[in-house]
Amino acid sequence: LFTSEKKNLPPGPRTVPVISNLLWLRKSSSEMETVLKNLRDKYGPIITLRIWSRPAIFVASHKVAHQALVQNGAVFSDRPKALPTSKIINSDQHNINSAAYGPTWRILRRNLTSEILHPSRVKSYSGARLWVLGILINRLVVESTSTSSTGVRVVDHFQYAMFCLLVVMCFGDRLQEKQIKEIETVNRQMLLSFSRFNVLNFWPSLGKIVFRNRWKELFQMQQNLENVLIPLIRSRIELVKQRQQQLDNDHHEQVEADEDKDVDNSDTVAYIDTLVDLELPDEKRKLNEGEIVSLCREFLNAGTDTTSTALQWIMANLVKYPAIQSKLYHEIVGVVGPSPSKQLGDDSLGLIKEEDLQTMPYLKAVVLEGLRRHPPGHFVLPHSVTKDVELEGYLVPKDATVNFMVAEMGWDPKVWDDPMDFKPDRFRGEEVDLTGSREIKMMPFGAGRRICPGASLALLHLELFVANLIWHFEWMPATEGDDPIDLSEKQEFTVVMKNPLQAHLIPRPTPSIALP
Ligand code: HEM
Repeated sequence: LFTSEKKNLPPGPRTVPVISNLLWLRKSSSEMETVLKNLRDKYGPIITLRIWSRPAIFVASHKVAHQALVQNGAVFSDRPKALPTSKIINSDQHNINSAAYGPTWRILRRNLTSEILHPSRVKSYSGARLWVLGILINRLVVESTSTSSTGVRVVDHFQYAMFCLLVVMCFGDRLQEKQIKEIETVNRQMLLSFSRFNVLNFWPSLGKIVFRNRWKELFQMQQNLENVLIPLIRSRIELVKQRQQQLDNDHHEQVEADEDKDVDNSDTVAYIDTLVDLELPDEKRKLNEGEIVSLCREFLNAGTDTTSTALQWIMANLVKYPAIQSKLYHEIVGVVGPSPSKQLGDDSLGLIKEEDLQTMPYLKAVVLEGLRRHPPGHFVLPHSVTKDVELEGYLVPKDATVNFMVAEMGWDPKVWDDPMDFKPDRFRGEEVDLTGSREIKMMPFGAGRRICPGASLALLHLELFVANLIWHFEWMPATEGDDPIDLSEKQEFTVVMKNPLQAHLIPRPTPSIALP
């Protein structure tokens, strides 16, 4: 069986099971990527590696990705069986990204897309977006004056802003900064140390003894997260219950009057509200608290680091290429006029609104180019197939993981001219189908049935933030020299800037800018 299976699998290097596992374990993701690039040059666009006991298939070709994910989507949309550590943090595959392709996944995903990410619901969070943007711009104004010699390290501000936004959508109320920081800390702790727990998947039974301290650490982190999130979940459920009771008691007028006063917009639906009554079709039961925690954690993680990483890469390129920044600024000013002069801590600073973004095609091109050149995830999450299937004449067995090389596709010189250059103009006048349903040219959000359900929200956040950041400040490098912006990469939860962007922010309008 082994030889016939091996014959039919996509090609790859010969490996000795235990030793190769140990070798892979020592490799960082970026080293893995370099290995894969070399293997692709040697073996072609579909490669098999043996990692753990499963074959890991890697697809580097747009055409083959389209065949698998779109044309054969019903077969290629499954997820691999969870490894022991992910079983713990994903509540045994009870969240969207880890659930097997089936009724549980369908109901969880449909709940997110129709209850939270539907355009009309997304619109209901527009007040929260402006609130967060206002905080961000004010902080940058303050920091740009206090750090005038070193420049502002912006990534932490971006991360915090995105996190606040997702927290509001998840928990409803605008929590105190202290609470938000607390959630962020326990969550980030887990995100950043997760790769350390990989070793626990290696020898699940023996490892329980050998690595007992690390297992303890994993359980402790999960416990810390639950300790912070469960009280928030319970108090939100209680609040919604009380509101419902108020309505049932026929106090409509009073409630409406209260809502008018409610500057927090706390009547908007939160992600938690939609999870409480959701029924799992297979198990015929509601979600338990652990599963709700896992879904909230997924929501916060999926939307925070991905978007703030992309934002940082885009801003870094706008600092690196002042001509592109200036062109974008002129487009923005052409639509909304110059930004008002600011005072420190000014509460009434103007902000570009979502409606204004519709007439900014260059802004959209800048964001797309950012996602093509610097996709936050260089691979989509691992897929698997629902049954043994053939792809390009090779066998893809049910126990294999199937991985798609997102970054490689966006950098393919056969599809993109000068792929490593940052040239937003390549998107002018060209309709790019980010869903990949017709053809795949780039797939920063994946493609097919498992495509990122948050793609439209992410694009909205990126456009809104980039437009406001460029409208309010002129962005300059913090250090001098021929090439002051270093675009080296580092793998964290996403692929981030190895040397985070440090920039001088000069509040606009600057008298030197000539408007068109
Ligand atoms: C720039 C920002 C973002 C990028 C680049 C991104 C990218 C991705 C990618 C590559 C996948 C995996 C697709 C696959 O496995 O085939 C994914 C899945 C997912 N994303 Fe995003 N994402 C972003 C923002 C968001 C946001 C804002 C949300 C929600 C609020 C979100 C929620 C999810 C979820 C729930 C999944 C799992 C989907 C499934 O397995 O069915 N993402 N995303």
